[in-house]
Order: sequence, then structure tokens, then C-alpha cells
Amino acid sequence: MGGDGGADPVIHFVFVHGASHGAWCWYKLTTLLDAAGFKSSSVDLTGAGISLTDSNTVMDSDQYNRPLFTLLSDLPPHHKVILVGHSIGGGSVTEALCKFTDKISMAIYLAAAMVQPGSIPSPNLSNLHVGEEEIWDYIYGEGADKPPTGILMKQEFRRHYYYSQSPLEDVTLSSKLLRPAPVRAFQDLDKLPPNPEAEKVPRVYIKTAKDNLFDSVRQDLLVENWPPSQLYVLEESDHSAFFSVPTTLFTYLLRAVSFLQR
Ligand SMILES: CC[C@H]1c2cc3[nH]c4c(c3C)C(=O)[C@H](C(=O)OC)c4c3nc(cc4[nH]c(cc(n2)[C@@H]1C)c(C(C)=O)c4C)[C@@H](C)[C@@H]3CCC(=O)O
Repeated sequence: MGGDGGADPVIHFVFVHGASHGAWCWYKLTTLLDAAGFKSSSVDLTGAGISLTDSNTVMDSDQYNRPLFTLLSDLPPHHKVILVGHSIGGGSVTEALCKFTDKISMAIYLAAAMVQPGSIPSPNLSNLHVGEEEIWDYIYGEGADKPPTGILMKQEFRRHYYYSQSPLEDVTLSSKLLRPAPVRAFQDLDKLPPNPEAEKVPRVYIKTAKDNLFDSVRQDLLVENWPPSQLYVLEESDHSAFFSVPTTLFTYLLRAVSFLQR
């Protein structure tokens, strides 16, 4: 799977984080996969994790996704990866799928924005308003009279919306590491042109059933609008399955890729 039946048989997973998170959020998954003999990589998109860029200066998706694109373009010839994206990181996965189709053997969307290139997503899919409260802080890096440059969930709402089923240690860890997400990088998410080649790559959707942020109805709508080849449900997972149910997620990833070897 590393190659197309070529010299490099290693199964290589590449993980892409969602808004405000970073490569760090995959630490449980990469530990499990590495111990089981797989190869895993996780990227910090521009302005996330330990990226040295201020996320408020990220102008578009191309700049935001650059570290992922660099990783994919630096892969040896014929080496393919399994790309796994969480949440809005699904947008990065789809963009990579369109740009580097021949480098990706499978795209896996974990509670993620899986929007078909060339389609018009229904407006309630990208609605960030949950309930009555304002759960987001906006950062106005270019002045209060200009559109926001960054967005970050308020600390008091994170336990409920991101991590309701996750260990408290991981909530504490995230409180040290979350960074504002670059709003302008997400605005091209639904602007990709149709791409018949990318459509040929198998796609997997993993649904998170106890998700207070991205509810079941909206996840089902994504799946209905662009049906994947495999669908899994993590019954006990909050929005952040990498923290709440890492072992079950690990087994689902292995089950998903086992279909590639048949
Ligand atoms: C500022 C609007 C922009 C956007 C931002 C955004 N989206 C998510 C976050 C932020 C700041 C999250 O924190 C959450 C996440 O990544 O958690 C780790 C987000 C989600 N976005 C989803 C789907 C989705 N978002 C958009 C569009 C935008 N998100 C704006 C342009 C779309 C489309 C079609 O345009 C879609 C399908 C979910 C996967 C999660 C859950 C958030 C939610 O409840 O909607």
C-alpha cells in the first residue's frame, strides 16, 4: 500500500487535524499504529501546533495546507498514503485528494467536512452556531473594522462541544495547545471544481455518535450528499475520537484499510 505493489509495502497513515488543533492531538493513534508496525505521520498545518506562523496572517487554504502538500509531494515515487482528516481538516484532505490524487490510496474523514468537489453544500452544514450561546472568540488581526482573521472556541465551552467523553488529562493538554484557527483558510472549502479522478479514490466516513458539535443529522447529510465506500460509527465518541475512543478508532482504521489489500 505504500507503493502500488512496488518495493515499499509499508502502510502509511497521514493525519490532518481540525480547527485549532495540531499534530499533537493524534498522539494516541500514532503511538498505537507505530507499535503495531505501521508508519504514521501527522502534520501541523500553517499556524497550528508548533508552526512558527501567526495563524492570523494565513490568507487562504493553499497557504494553510502547504505543510501537507509538501509532505505529499516529497513522498518517494509510487508511495501512497492513507490520509485521515478530522473535522474541518476534511477540507484539507479533499484539497490534497484533488492535487495529489496519485499519492493517496484512501481518504478517511473522521467527523469531518466531506464535501464533494464541484457541489454546493447545504448552508446548515457550515453553520457554526450551536444553541443560543456565542461559543466562539473572534480575533481581528487586521483591525476591528475588518473581517476576523481567527476563531477559537471559548475555554468554557470546550469540554462540552469538543471533549465531552474524553479524559480530563486531554482536555487539560488541549487547553495549553489550541490556537486560533485561520478563518480565511476555510473559505475556499466549498469552491473546488469537479474532479473525476479524485472521485475514484476510496473514501471512508467515520461518524462520531456522541458529538455535541457536529451532530448526527449533519454528519448523515454529508454522507448522503457524497456517499463513501465505507461507513463506520463510533458509538461512544465525542467530536474528538482521537481522545475519547482511540483504541476503537485504531481498529476501525485497520478494518478500513484491510479492504485495500483484497
Ligand atoms: C468560520 C467559518 C468556517 C468554518 C470554521 C470552522 N469549522 C469548524 C471549526 C471552525 C472554526 C471547528 O472548530 C470545527 C472543527 O474543526 O473542530 C475541531 C469545525 C467544523 N466544521 C465542520 C464542517 C464544515 N464547516 C464548513 C465551513 C466553515 N467552517 C466555514 C467556512 C463547511 C462547509 C461546507 O463549508 C462544513 C461542511 C465540521 C466537520 C466541524 C464541526 C463544526 C460544526 O458544528 O459545524
